[in-house]
Amino acid sequence: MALFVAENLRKRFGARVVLENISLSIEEGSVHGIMGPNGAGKTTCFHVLTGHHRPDGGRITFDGRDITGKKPHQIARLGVSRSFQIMNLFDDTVVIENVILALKQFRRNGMNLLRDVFSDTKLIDQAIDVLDQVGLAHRAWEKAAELPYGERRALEIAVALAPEPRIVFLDEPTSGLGTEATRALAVLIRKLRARYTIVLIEHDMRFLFDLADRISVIHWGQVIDENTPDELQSNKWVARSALGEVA
Ligand SMILES: Nc1ncnc2c1ncn2[C@@H]1O[C@H](COP(=O)(O)OP(=O)(O)OP(=O)(O)O)[C@@H](O)[C@H]1O
Repeated sequence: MALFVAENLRKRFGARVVLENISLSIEEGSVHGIMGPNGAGKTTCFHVLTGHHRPDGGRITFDGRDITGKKPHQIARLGVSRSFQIMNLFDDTVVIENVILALKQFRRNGMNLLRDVFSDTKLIDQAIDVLDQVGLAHRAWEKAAELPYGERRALEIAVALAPEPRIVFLDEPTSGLGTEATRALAVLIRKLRARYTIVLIEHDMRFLFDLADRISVIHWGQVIDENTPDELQSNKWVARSALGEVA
């Protein structure tokens, strides 16, 4: 069953039409990839789907509920989480504090940032559990700034998982990662797919084609193809856009 559906989304900035007509249907429990050349509108699409930009037209439903035009925090509260292309971590704090601040229970308690974040052992246990999901429990008490880059990416995913979402949008998670860290991230996403629905924007074709159940190809603000990785291999636009020839 489709958990998250976008129908005929449109978004323009002034005279510039960035999303011309985007429709997506994301099945519960799947890994859904979004690919396309630079400037195709992928990140704008994520911004619209998660409430950071209001669409000029179209409709978005999550679990059968219309969320079009809702604010990011309202959408997040329903169980939609996301990471950003530029990492959004609190570097001055320890790893676990980044996760505690994003926990559903911590936020429900009123988000008083002056309150001692570490006063509730239940929250600490919950945060350790989330860190364990991404293989970072052993780093819990280290400074976030001191983690190697690949583990910072994993921490960012932990922050996205902390609010107990049903669906997680990840914007270019392999960005800046070397071969080893990319491989580790693929292992992590394979593990997480048992528990979450995952939507990925990716430029790394091998990574995306290995992980995704289905992929939507965005170009000129439209979905020009949507299929399984195997079927997509034969699409000449996909091959050319992967090479950046139609950017
Ligand atoms: N707030 C904005 N105001 C004006 N133009 C914008 C805004 N946000 C994005 N754009 C433009 O929309 C187009 C699509 O940008 P977007 O970041 O969505 O592409 P993308 O497919 O994610 O690209 P990349 O792969 O390089 O990250 C670009 O031309 C960009 O300059």
